[in-house]
Amino acid sequence: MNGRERISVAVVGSGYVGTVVAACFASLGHSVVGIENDPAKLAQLRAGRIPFHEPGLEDLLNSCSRDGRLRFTANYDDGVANADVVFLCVGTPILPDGTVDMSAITNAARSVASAIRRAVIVVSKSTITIGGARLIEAVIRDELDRGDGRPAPLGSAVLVHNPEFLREGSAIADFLHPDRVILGGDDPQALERVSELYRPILQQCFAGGIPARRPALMCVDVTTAEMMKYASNAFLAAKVSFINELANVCDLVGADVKVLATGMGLDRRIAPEFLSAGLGWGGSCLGKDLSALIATARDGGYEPSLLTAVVQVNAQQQEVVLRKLGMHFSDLQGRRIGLLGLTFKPDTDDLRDSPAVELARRLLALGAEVIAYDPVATEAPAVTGIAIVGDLYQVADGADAVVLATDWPDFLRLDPAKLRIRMRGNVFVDGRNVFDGGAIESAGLKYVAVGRSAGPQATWDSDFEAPTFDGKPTSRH
Ligand SMILES: NC(=O)C1=CN([C@@H]2O[C@H](COP(=O)(O)OP(=O)(O)OC[C@H]3O[C@@H](n4cnc5c(N)ncnc54)[C@H](O)[C@@H]3O)[C@@H](O)[C@H]2O)C=CC1
Ligand SMILES: O=C(O)[C@H]1O[C@H](OP(=O)(O)OP(=O)(O)OC[C@H]2O[C@@H](n3ccc(=O)[nH]c3=O)[C@H](O)[C@@H]2O)[C@H](O)[C@@H](O)[C@@H]1O
Repeated sequence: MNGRERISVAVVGSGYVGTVVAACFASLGHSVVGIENDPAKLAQLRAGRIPFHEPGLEDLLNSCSRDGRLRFTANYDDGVANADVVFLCVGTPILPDGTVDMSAITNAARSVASAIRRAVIVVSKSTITIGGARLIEAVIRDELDRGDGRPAPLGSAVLVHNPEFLREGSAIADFLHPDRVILGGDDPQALERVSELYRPILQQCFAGGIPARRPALMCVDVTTAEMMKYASNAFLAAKVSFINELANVCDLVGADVKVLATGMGLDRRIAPEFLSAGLGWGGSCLGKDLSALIATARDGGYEPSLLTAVVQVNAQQQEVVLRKLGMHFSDLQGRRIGLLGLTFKPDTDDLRDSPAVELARRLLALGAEVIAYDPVATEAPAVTGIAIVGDLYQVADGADAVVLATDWPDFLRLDPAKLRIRMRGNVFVDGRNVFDGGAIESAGLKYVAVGRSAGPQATWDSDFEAPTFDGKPTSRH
């Protein structure tokens, strides 16, 4: 590791984040133990297999394991005994009231504390509620103070909050080449020690960005670090909701939102990323983190109207595809709809809060038959009634319409003529605006995109009734 110090790291939780954190720190030369309490996941990791889909991660894990820098255990005493730094990477889902369920992370913190025998830095990497770091710190302190039956001297722990900004599908590159590393805490030595772990990352000059620049390191107070994560995800969601709202206006006036976004993105103050209109944002975090931020604001008596609008616009966006299908079919009862993609975005198997799955739910609630293909998610999600097929073109068999719901690169290579020949109808809805409409239409299909109508469309029908999650119609009048 180029003369740098090898630091002993434990990573609690081997999911989408924890496994990446563990493998990436090991790849930087640190000595890493992953602690995972799900026996099935643990067995897979020990056998060198990743229990989910993340490009490049299995190879990285296996090369680090072969070099003796990475191993996995379920045993906290084994994992924490020699660790200098322990990362908490367990889930922090949302409770029915919109607040954050901190039980998994406080349980994990308690287990870590019970195994501490030396001076350790505990780093919360999970996304936590505002005030969560102080809560975790208190749990650890309580457990260390109890000390029941453990041999003296007991260890000590300092807490640092280090929010993670990686995306699924590009997690390794995002972790190793971040724009910034945020450390929250008030112990300068602990902050310095954790930044030492990141040293190889912070010292590189990533040429992928123009101009090439080093990742920034910001050491801030713990509450600002917690807010940094929520604010970033809320802003990304807002950017997508903003372009989706404009897409709907583009449809009304006959403008092309893709061209619009390109032009807007050329302004460096706006930037081109997260301006792709379509079915809307999903995934395990944007919605959950917005919900937590909204709950936090309301808890203090502030009504965050912009944040709630971001959520509302997104919820409405799945209706847009239903509205577009409604222009071609008087109703969807008995219609056969082929769905391309189920995951919330490409290069992941994650179906959590997937707009594609939500669209399928709504189609089923309207009486349509849904036949879906996804390159990675090959098992039916928790939605009864979706038929999953193993070949892309099979979704077209007898279909009245085909809808692209996830922008997997594989779909860009599809031959529209092969779809058309197998279909009963001829409607192709590009729910992610990835195709050149001309190529689709030349195969005899009717190309329908989001915010790219060639000419003004009918006005927005505010009486449109779309089914909700449970299939009951919602009316917004
Ligand atoms: N998924 C993502 O792309 C990102 C997620 N985050 C945040 O990171 C955190 C983790 O998210 P994911 O990795 O997606 O969750 P996940 O559900 O994929 O992984 C969590 C893992 O922790 C394990 N676990 C739970 N309690 C445990 C315990 N006491 N001891 C040992 N293992 C335990 C679970 O079995 C599971 O394997 C969340 O707070 C999330 O908001 C942050 C940035 C990106
Ligand atoms: O906290 C998290 O979990 C992570 O959440 C997002 O990452 P991720 O959920 O993996 O996916 P994104 O690439 O952000 O996409 C989110 C959703 O927005 C949609 N999207 C994205 C960009 C866009 O222009 N248009 C659009 O509809 C995607 O299809 C997807 O459904 C953030 O980008 C990460 O920085 C953050 O760490």
